[in-house]
Amino acid sequence: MDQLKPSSGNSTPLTPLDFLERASVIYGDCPSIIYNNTTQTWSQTNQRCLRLASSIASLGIQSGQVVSVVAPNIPAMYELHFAIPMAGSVLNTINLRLDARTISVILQHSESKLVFVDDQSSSVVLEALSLFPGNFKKPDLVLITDDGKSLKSNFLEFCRTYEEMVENGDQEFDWIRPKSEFDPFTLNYTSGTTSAPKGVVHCHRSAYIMAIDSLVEWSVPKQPVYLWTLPMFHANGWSFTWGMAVVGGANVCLRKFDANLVYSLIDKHKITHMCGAPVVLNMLCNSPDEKRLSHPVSILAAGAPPPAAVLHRTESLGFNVTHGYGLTETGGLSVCCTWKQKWNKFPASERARLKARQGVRTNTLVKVDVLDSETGESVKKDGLTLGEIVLRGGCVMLGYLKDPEATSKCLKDGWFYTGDVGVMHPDGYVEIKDRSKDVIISGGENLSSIEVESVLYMHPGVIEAAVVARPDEFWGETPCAFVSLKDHVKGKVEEKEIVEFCKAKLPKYMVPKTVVFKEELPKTSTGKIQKFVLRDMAKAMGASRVSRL
Ligand SMILES: Nc1ncnc2c1ncn2[C@@H]1O[C@H](COP(=O)(O)OP(=O)(O)OP(=O)(O)O)[C@@H](O)[C@H]1O
Repeated sequence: MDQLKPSSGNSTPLTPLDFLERASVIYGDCPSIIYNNTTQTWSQTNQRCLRLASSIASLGIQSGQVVSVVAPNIPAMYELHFAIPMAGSVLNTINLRLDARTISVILQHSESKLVFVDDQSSSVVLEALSLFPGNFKKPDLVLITDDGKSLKSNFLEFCRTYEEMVENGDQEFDWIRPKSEFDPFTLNYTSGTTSAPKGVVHCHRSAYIMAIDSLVEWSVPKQPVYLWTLPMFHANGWSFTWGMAVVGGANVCLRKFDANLVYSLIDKHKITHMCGAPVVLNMLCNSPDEKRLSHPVSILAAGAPPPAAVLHRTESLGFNVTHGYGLTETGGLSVCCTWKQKWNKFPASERARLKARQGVRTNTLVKVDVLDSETGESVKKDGLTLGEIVLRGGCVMLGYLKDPEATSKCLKDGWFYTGDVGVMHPDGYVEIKDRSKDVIISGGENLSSIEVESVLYMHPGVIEAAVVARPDEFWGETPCAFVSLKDHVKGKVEEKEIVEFCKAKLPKYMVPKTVVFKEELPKTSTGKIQKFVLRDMAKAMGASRVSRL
């Protein structure tokens, strides 16, 4: 046995880039990308990616250097998920809704050498470059346009167009394989929901594991029709960018989420699968075009806690919801509320309550646990005792770029510390109760803002709700609810009604003591409610004086 060692025949580094050529063999004449009135096949996508990769490599960018993309979910964004790493570069997709200052910080921090820019983002990127210090070398720019036309005089800062790079490239290009499967593959900056964005680096191996694992967990069959409602810049579309090549799916691209458009694309292309943060589910449920689907659509919801009431409403429209949990640091879905057949016989509200739990580890995650913050021991499996959720497995990032301190803070003792506070249920399913920064401490009692929100979402007039701490002279903090209402009840539902509604469903100390109505709640570009903004608003109201709960 001891003589049997890895050899070149059995130890090629794992990389998701190998999925593409295989897809072109099996699904060569099947649709790979559908956008407006154009359709590409897997054979064309493979050729275009090879050409692009050869053009990128010919620019003299060294292996391991960063190449960025600022683009929505258009075909170029999809192709660059393969082409950039095939040229040996590290793929950095940038959230296109960021402001010029943040984009500038990201481009400088990553020392990006080349940026592919959608023409609708050209002014923000040019402004970002204008903020570079004089001595800092700026990256070259490539312009992406929907019509593939050549540069006009107002795009002088761009060295070439995307389509020129495809046309001038070599489709026989021998793409650059990683030397090790641990070589850096992607760089994604976190959403910045709780702090300044951090540069998460994943290797080829973790992206490979994540792509395959997510398909298995979500039971994605061969040749699905996948609608890109989840931004590809958000953790590389939770790795379904590469995953769709594994199963030869048709990637239906769209520039911007719009509920009406989504409903019409579902009908037109017979969409089978889509992903989104709970805000997407909420928009589908509150759209004027909301209707029962003519065929079932599987939707994977993750990124923020989906209130049970929203899950229930979405399923009643004919969507089949799977609930998963993950972080940019795990490249996508790492824990999933894996459904059991026996739960199907429960009433809908009970099914939604079970589904709102984050769940169990996916197959390639080695372990998930909830640890007591003081002792570091596993908490009781009672669904009540709070602790920090920790993960271990091959999908966990290599670390944060140029930030050893933040890396060692969350990667230690054989765990990745998520910063999420949760409980372990007796059946081994994990449930998030809050992000550690969002926990409200009222009279020394830890209070889960998510639990209060889930009750607010049950109110028939509520579209969105978020609960944060408001300082209180007596209790330290009390829950303060920010709520947006459906049009037909605006001005009719008052604070008292919301408070009474919560009183009937929550222990007294959890009932919001303040309710603020807002037209819309502030969100990050990935659709998460910005609780730090609401917390600042609650603080600015001054301390409440609730003497008795
Ligand atoms: N299913 C889910 N239920 C509850 N929360 C979730 C779920 N999925 C993801 N999250 C939340 O999203 C977080 C991961 O989000 P992401 O990596 O996009 O960046 P961010 O954490 O929002 O940004 P930042 O780290 O800068 O604050 C998790 O830590 C968790 O708090």
